[in-house]
Amino acid sequence: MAVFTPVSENDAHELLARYTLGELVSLRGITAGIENTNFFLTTTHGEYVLTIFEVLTAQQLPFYIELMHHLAQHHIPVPQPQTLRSGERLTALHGKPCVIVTRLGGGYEPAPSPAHCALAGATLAQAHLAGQSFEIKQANLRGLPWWKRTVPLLLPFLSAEQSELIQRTLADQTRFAAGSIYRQLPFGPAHCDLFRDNVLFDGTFEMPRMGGFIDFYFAGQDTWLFDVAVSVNDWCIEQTTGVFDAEKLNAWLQAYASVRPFTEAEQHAWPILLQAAALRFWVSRLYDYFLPRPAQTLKPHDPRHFERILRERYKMVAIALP
Ligand SMILES: Nc1ncnc2c1ncn2[C@@H]1O[C@H](COP(=O)(O)OP(=O)(O)O)[C@@H](O)[C@H]1O
Ligand SMILES: N[C@@H](CCOP(=O)(O)O)C(=O)O
Repeated sequence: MAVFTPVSENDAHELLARYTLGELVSLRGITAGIENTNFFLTTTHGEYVLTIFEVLTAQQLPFYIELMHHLAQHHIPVPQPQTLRSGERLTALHGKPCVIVTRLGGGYEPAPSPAHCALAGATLAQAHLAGQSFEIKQANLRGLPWWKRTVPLLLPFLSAEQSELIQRTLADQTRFAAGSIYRQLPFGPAHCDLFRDNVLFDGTFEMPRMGGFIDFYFAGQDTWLFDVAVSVNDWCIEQTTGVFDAEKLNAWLQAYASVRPFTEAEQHAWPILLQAAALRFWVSRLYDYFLPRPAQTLKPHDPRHFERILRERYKMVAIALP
């Protein structure tokens, strides 16, 4: 259950009066998700999603909201934030920042085929290219500085073996981020959480069509290859072992490269960025598991999944991009 902030019909009427989106027809809480409070909002003009931000601040939010707006303007399938009568796209409800975005069609695919992987890969490459002209800068708030701050808080909860692995990986990432290959990697706005539950598909399982990308609230400036690594670590694996499924991985990476070919520096960086992407979610899942937010009502995701993936990625030293 992810409705942390209740919204009454009166609240919704009052909120809609700030927009030109017609009259309220219905408002329904969305149970998926762990970060924000989300509602499906139907008005006489159409279908929208109302998101109330529980953690992110009004200072951090313009990056995400304007990035979605920018990508939508460049025909990338993402929710379009709606503009208030005041000209802004961010407002507040019960003292918390909120936004209304268009509701995308389709649903997420828990067991994606190579065709789903190819659609996701090609669309991510298009989003990266379209993001190049986006002017607001904000770092990935779950990047290396956050890992460095967070890992020491987790050590008391870890076994000796886990401590060794997490500290070794952090040291490897710190060294890599200070080196010349890292500086040559193309970067820009990146989604940074493009798991399969953040991509919606239309069509049939056999002939899927891209519905769009959602949940941009972990996005930030990062290397594009980190974004690819985060994605394939979720989309293209054997779920129980974390081992890559070669067919899905090829489909994903080929489709991405057909839009935005990988560079030589990216070839060199690929194994270590796969480790970075695994570390990122091992750390956040450990943090949510051992140090949960007071308001969080959901069962945290299993941290061991990303520990397994990280161990697997350390075995893959000679893996090539297309
Ligand atoms: N713009 C949208 N269009 C359609 N469905 C959406 C949209 N935004 C969110 N959803 C639905 O709401 C669910 C939770 O949203 P999400 O952004 O992942 O929440 P959280 O940030 O709390 O994890 C998604 O799984 C999806 O079903
Ligand atoms: N993808 C992350 C969790 C991020 O939460 P979300 O519900 O906002 O997508 C993970 O699997 O650890």
